Amino acid sequence: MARRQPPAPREGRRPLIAGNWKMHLTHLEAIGLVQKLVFSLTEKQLDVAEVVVLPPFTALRSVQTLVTGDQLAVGYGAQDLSAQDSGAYTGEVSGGMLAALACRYVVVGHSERRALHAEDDAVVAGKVQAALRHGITPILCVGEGLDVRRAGTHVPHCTAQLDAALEGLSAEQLTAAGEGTGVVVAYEPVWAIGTGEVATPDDAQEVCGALRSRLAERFGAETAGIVRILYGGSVKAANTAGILAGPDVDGALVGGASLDADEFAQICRIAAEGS
Ligand SMILES: O=C[C@H](O)COP(=O)(O)O
Repeated sequence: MARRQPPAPREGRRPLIAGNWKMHLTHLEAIGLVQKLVFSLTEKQLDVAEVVVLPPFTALRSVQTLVTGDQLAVGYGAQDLSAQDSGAYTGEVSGGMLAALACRYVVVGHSERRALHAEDDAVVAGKVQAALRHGITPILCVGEGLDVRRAGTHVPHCTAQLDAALEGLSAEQLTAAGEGTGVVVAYEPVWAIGTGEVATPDDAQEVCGALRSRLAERFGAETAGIVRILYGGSVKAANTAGILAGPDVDGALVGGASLDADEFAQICRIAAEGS
């Protein structure tokens, strides 16, 4: 499938829909899902919206073989990486290993990693830098828990996570690594992940807008205008149009709904066509 130059919506930011499969699907099931997804979408839809799948490590080689062999117009990446490049780190996977599989993206700082694997801001920052060292675009997740949301401090909470994760980076690193944008940011309110409780479009826009403003303060308006900011948390076809209507919401990081090819394809269609 030929790739054309993407159009320039939202000040040049191409919509990105990334499906985080979490710990689901074998490598064989992964192939079936990617095939069904791609053949449910038109070439034009796949040009307008960037569609990415994020399978478990064990399915990456199979997805790579399928995508490159059939020249499918979807990207793929991993759900985590080590902050280290090699060594005695049992169970870890390095950025170099992911780069060898031509991964374009890697999720960093997902709330499930922060909560279940005690990843603090320093670890997350190390992983962002490891991804960039290997030419892989980190999808940096930030987001508040229910207690923070109820206290009304979600904006400073998320901007502080952003600041910590991007510590020491230059504006060029945010926009120039790998293919396309250097860093993607994903706002994922923890209370909306896997709960069916989606943030309202205004909730999503409020925090995505604040994150972009913070990027502008730290790295300049031009850089902030290039970085894509996604929303994640119970995104489904039924709520996609509303969520993506926010001017600072450039796409979605989709969990559960990305495991259903028809549902995920519909989310991608809405991102590509706006309805
Ligand atoms: O990475 C994806 C998010 O955790 C959202 O998951 P969800 O769509 O199942 O709520």
